[in-house]
Amino acid sequence: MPDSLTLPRIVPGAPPPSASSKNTKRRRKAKGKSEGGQDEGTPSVVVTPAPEAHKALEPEEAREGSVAPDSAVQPEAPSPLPEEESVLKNSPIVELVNKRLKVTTKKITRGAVLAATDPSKLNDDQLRILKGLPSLEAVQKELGEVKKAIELYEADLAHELASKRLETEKTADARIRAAVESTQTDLITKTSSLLGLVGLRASFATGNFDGSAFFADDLERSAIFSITDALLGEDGERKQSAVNGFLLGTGDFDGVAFSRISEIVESMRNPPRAPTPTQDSPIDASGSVSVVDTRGYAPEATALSGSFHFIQASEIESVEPPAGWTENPIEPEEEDAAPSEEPVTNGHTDPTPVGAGGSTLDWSAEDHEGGGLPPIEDFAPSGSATPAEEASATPVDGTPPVEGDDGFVATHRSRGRGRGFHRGGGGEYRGGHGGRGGFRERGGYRGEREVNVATEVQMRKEVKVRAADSEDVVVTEVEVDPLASGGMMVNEVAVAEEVADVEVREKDADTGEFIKIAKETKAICDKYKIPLIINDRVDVALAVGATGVHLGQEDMDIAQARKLLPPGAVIGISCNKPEQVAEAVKGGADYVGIGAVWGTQTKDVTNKIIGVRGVGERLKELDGSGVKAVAIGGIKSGNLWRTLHGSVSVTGHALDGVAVVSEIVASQDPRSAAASLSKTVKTFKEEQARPRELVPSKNDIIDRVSELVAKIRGVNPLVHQITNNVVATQSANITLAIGASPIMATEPREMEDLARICGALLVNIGTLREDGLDGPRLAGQFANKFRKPIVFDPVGVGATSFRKQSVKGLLDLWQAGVIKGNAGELAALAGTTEVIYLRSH
Ligand SMILES: Cc1ncc(COP(=O)(O)OP(=O)(O)O)c(N)n1
Ligand SMILES: Cc1ncsc1CCOP(=O)(O)O
Repeated sequence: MPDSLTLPRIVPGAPPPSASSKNTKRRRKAKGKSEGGQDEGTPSVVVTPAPEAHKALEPEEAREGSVAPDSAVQPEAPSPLPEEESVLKNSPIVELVNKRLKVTTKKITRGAVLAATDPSKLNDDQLRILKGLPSLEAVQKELGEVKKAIELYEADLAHELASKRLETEKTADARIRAAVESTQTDLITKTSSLLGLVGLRASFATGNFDGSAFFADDLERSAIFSITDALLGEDGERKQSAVNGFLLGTGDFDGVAFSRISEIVESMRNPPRAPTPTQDSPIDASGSVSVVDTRGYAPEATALSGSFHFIQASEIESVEPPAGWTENPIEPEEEDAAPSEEPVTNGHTDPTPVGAGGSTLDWSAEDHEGGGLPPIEDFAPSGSATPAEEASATPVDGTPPVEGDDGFVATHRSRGRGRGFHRGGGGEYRGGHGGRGGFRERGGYRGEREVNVATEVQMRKEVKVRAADSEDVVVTEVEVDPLASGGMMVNEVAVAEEVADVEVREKDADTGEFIKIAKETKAICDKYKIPLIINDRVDVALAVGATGVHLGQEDMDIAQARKLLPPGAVIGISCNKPEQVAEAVKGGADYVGIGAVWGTQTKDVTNKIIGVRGVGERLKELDGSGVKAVAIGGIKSGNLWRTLHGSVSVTGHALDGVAVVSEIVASQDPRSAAASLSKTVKTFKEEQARPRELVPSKNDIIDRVSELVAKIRGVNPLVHQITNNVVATQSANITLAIGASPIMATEPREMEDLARICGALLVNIGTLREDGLDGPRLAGQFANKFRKPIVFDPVGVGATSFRKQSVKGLLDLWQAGVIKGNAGELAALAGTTEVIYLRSH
C-alpha cells in the first residue's frame, strides 16, 4: 500500500497529469475552462503515462480528458445545432457527476498526500482519511464510468438529432426539386400547347380543320379562334393576357376559362386514338374455338372442376371497328394511287359498312301478308326490332344476313388482294377476301394490315406496314400456328381469365394430331379451371378426358354420345332451324349452338344465316327446358351488343353466351379481344337480371324528368344528332334548353370520333336519302361499340317501302335504346295495320 501510494496513481477517466509546476497547472486550468473541459477542481496528480495516450483518440476519450481534446479524431458528422450542442456539452447530469468527481478527487488528493507522509506523524483524523482512500478511489472510478456512459449516450443522441435534421433537410430539398421540375414540365407542356394552338390557326384559316367536335358551343369556338389571333396579333396587352392566362391557367379569354381552353387545345392535339383495324380476312378456324360464356350448361360433375366460370373482363376499350367495316371496296391500286381522296373514316378506308344496307327482311313484303312482323312487345325487353326471318347467305364476316331482292344486297364487294384461304393442297379456295382493314392514323401516317391464312393447319398472320406514300412494305409474321405451342399460347392468353370455356375445333387433323392439340389445350383449361369441349369427336373427348363434346347435325346423335361419355359430360349441338332446337331439347342436349347468326369467313356456311331475329325465334324453343344457348357465327365486338339484344325470343328468352372464333383467335391481342367481348356479355346479363320497372305514374315521370334535367345540366353532354332538316333547329335549341349541347353531323367520317366524345345519339330518318344512310349506319354501330345510348325516331316508317327497308337495315346493324314513334310508326314497326284501320273508320 505505501508503495502504491508513492507511485502516481492511474485513474481511468481522470484528467491528465499535473503538478509539474504551478504555471502548468494554471495553464491547464485556463485551457480546461476555455474548452469547456476540466476546471480547477480537476485532479492533477493522476497521470496516464501509457504510450497510447499519444495516438489519435476517439472523441469519448478526449472528453474523458485523458489527452488533449485537439488530438482526438473528429468523426464525419453533421455539425450540431445549438440545441444539439446543449445535449452534448451542457448536460446537467454530467455537471452533477463532475461535481461529485471533483469533491471525490480532492479527497483522494488529500489522502495521497497523507499516504506519502510518515504514518506516525498522522493524527487520528488523518489516519481515518487514509483508511478511507481505497473506497474513495472506487467511488471515483465508478463516477468516471457513469459519466462516460452518460456522455456516450448524449453524444449518440446529438448525432441522431443531427442526422435526423440532415434527413429532413434532404427531404425538403427533394420536395423543392420535384416542385421545380413539375413546374418546369407544366410550363413546357403549356408552352408546347400554346405553340400547338398557334399552329392550329393555320389549319383553321385554310379550313382544313374546323375542330367542331372539340367545342361545346360557339362561345368556345370563337374564344379559341380569337386567342390564336391574339397570340399572333399586334395588340401587346391582349397577347400578354393570352399568354399569362394560358400559362397560369387562371382567368378567362372572351368568356371561356383558360383551364377549359387548355383542355380543348389538348384534346385537339391528342385526339382519341383511331381504332385498331379488325383482322378480318379469312381465318383458319381449324385450330380452336373459344366459346365465350357457357356458364350453366355444365352439369354438376364435369370432368374438371364442375364449376363453369362466368366471363369477367374489363371495359370495351380496345376498340375494333364494327362489323361491316371489314371490307375495303377500293382496289389496292386505287387506294395507293390516290390515298388522299380515299374515303377515310377515322382510320377505316371504307366508311360504308359492308352489308349495312343489306336488309335481310323485306318488311314491306310482310306488310302485305299482314302480321309477319313481330308484335311491339318484342321491343320491350330486348330492344329487338327485327322479325325472325332468314336470309339465304352472306359471304361477309360479321355482317347482317343478305337478302337478294330488296335493293340492299350486301354484295361481297371486296376487290382486295385475294390471297385468300387455302385449305390443303386440293382444298377449297376461298380467295377474294383481301379483308383489308386499311387504316389511317392521325398525323398522316397511313398503315395497312392484312391477315392471311397460309395452310390448312397453320394460321399465320402477316402484318404489312406501309409508310405514307411509300411502296416499301415490311412483312412481319406475327402469329400463329395453332398446332405449335405458340398457337396454344394464344388460347392460353385469351382463355386465361376472359372466356368461360374453350372448344377445340379441328377439322382437318388426323386423330393423333387432334388428340395432341386437345391434350395441350386441356392442360391450359385445367390450369384456369375452365371446361374443354371437343368439336365433333366423342373419341377425342374420351381420350383426353374433356368436359364434353359439341356435335353437329351430321355427327353422332346425342343419345349415342351420352352412352359413350361418362356421366355428367356436357353435350352441345349445332342448330340452325327451330325444329333442330326442339329436337335437341328432346334428345337431352345440355346446350345448343345457334347460328350462323352473321356472315362468317371462318367456315363455309351452307345453312341460312339466321340473323338476330332468327336466333330469337330459335331461343323460343328452349323455353322451360333449362337447355342453354350460345349464338355463333360472325360475332364481333362491333355487333355483339346488337347480337345479344336482338337475339331474344318473343317470350323473353335470351342467349346464355356467344361462341367466337376469329375475333379472338385472329386478333393481334386475343386476350383483350376476349375481354372486350366478355365485358359486353357480362353487361348484357346484368341488364337482363335487373328487375323491369312497371309503368311509372304521372308524378313519378315528372319527378324523374326533373331529376334527369338536373343531371343533364350537371354533365352538359354533347348529343350527336342526325336529324331531319325540318326539325334540326328546334332540336338543337331544345337540346341547349335542357342543358345539353347538340352537334349535328352526318358525315360518315366523323361518326367514330363523335361516338367517342358524345353522350348520346339521336337518329331521326325524317328526310333521309339513300345517299345519307352511311352516316346513321356508322353512327349507330359506333354508338353501340362505345356504349352510348341511341334514340331512334323512325319518322313515317310505314309510309314507304324505302323507309321500311332503311329502318330495318339500321335496326339490323345496331341496337337502339329508345325507339320513339307515333302510333302509326310503332304500328308499322310492329307489323300491324290496326291503327290505320281505326283511323279510317
Ligand atoms: C358452340 C358451337 N356451335 C356451333 C358449332 C358448329 O358445329 P358444327 O355444326 O358441327 O360445325 P363444325 O364446327 O363442325 O364446322 C360449334 N363448333 N360450336
Ligand atoms: C363453327 C361455326 N359454326 C357456325 S359459324 C362457325 C364459325 C364461327 O366463327 P367466327 O366467330 O370466326 O365467325
